[in-house]
Amino acid sequence: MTEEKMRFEAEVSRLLDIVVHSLYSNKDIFLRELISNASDACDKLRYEAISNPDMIAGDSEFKIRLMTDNVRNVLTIIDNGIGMNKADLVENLGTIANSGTAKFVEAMTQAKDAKKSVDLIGQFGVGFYSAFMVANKVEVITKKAGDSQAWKWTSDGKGEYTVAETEMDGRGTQITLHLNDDSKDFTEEHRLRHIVKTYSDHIGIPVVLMKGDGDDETLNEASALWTRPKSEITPEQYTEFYKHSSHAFDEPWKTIHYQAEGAIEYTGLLYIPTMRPFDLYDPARKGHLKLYVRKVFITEGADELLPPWLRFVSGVVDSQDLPLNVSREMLQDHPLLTKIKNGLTKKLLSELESSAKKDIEGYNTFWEAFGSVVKEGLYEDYTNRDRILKLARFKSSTVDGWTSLEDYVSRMKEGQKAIYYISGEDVDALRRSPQLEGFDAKGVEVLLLTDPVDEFWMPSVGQFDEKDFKSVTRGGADLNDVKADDSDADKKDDADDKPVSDAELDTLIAAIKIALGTNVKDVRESDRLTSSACCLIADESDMDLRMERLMKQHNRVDDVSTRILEINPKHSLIKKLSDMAKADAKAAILGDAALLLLDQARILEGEALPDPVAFARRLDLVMEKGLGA
Ligand SMILES: Nc1ncnc2c1ncn2[C@@H]1O[C@H](COP(=O)(O)OP(=O)(O)OP(=O)(O)O)[C@@H](O)[C@H]1O
Repeated sequence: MTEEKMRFEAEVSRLLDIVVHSLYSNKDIFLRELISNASDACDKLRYEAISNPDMIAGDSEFKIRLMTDNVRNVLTIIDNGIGMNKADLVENLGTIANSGTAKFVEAMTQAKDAKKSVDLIGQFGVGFYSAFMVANKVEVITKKAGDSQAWKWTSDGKGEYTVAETEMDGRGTQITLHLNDDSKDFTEEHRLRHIVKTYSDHIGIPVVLMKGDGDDETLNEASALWTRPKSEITPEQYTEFYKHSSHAFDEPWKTIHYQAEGAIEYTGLLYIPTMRPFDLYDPARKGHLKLYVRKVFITEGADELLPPWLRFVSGVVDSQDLPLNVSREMLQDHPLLTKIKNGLTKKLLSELESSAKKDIEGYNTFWEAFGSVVKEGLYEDYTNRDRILKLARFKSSTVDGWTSLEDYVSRMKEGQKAIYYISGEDVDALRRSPQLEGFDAKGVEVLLLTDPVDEFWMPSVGQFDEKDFKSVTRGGADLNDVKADDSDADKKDDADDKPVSDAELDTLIAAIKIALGTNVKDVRESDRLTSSACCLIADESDMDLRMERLMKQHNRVDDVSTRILEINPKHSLIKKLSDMAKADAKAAILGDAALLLLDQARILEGEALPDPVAFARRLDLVMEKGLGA
């Protein structure tokens, strides 16, 4: 028998080193991982056998068996699942295939201290390789369903493994663990019974403890968890199933277990996580919900099952009505599946709606994690747009935490016609935007949008409750129509606050326009500024200022439009400039001041200056004059 020696991929060696040397206190999880792999292998074969029943002929009862030998200190886990051929072995047990595990190695490399590493192992679970927590040698004997050749994989977890041809009755995988000195008690029956009950009770396949006397004992419930009555399932079992089926390590925020009856029948066991799955922002936008047909696993993460904006939902849907021989390809456009998808979406929407009312804090935390993904539904899921819009939460200029649009509307001022918003990269910077000053002064609330997805849905949604969304960086501010509260800052102007007269302002504006030329689209008096001298806005017909910039960053527009410069006639600098313009509209300093005002507005906007050298020169000049005066 020829034996081939191979080296683990560098990442695996690193992982094994961590696993073997960690003093992780909960070693029990190795069994959970191996049983979970065995159960996945049975699920895979069950699916293959739908179109090719010969694959399981003569051995159609799936089973996971545990065999112990407390003389040789050996524990063996045997399944009659799909098995592996040589290429599978090298691919699966020589590299890190699972992206969660890859992330784990990355996190471990960063976590230098031992305590952190231990916590991380507990959270992630490291799949097959966790066997090396308890074993100093692992042998895998496996035969792929339909093949005649079996293979043996052996390793002591120290950088190398061997693969050789071997003999095996039937198909499947046997994993033999030669237990290390600290782990000998994993041959004890009561220990195994306890571990299987704790971690693997929900597995739909029997986990059987083989006893010498032939009186074998099934250790788990062995019925798929979702098929059991809710009253018989403990919260711990629900959580364990979530972790198993979603490869997750957080606690689910919501567990929704229900039976849809009527025109279509299916069972849903849906989980909404508390933490974002690793791949939430992957371009593939793949989901995690598994589809079963009468307890047979069909596929995972199909778009046909849940819309991408709900891709963070995991769990299981088991249909009574779909044909068992439905292939993954046939799922597309299957009318029954479309109905299930609509049913699931409605169910999740109503769960979210009720949580948003009853558990405000929990809902806000959910929104913090998943809001940016849910908002994708605003432009992709026209049917549910209004419900999603009501579920959406926003940061705003006048309230702390999150607010809904309904609450925003209830706080709108007399005369306020639109729902105002401003978009940018972070809430704090947005709060300081000059464009907000006039709104703040009148107590008018402005939504602060910071998710890139906002640039997509905002233009396509346009309205809520018949009120237009309007950017405060665009067009006229319409603040004159809004009635100020008594308490608001917009009281009668005192002497100092008196604006420049209209005629004087016109002269100044004309002088600035000449100085700025085509650098601006227009120069206007502002009613949105109170303390800043100037700001930039976009024309009514142009895109929102910040959205346009974001789109430019993402190469979605070639160039940004020319802006409008607004000046604040109550500002002392503008008053001084106006006096100057009145005396000599052609004074050279006016031209420099106009260009400085424009650059200042650009800086406030977070935009790059087209000519920083000229800016510095002008600033020097003006400062020198100021200091000399
Ligand atoms: N008992 C088994 N039968 C068939 N294939 C197996 C078995 N155990 C492991 N494998 C194969 O080896 C791969 C790697 O297993 P491993 O446990 O490391 O990762 P995983 O199962 O993909 O992820 P995780 O364990 O984190 O859920 C599996 O994806 C599977 O293809």
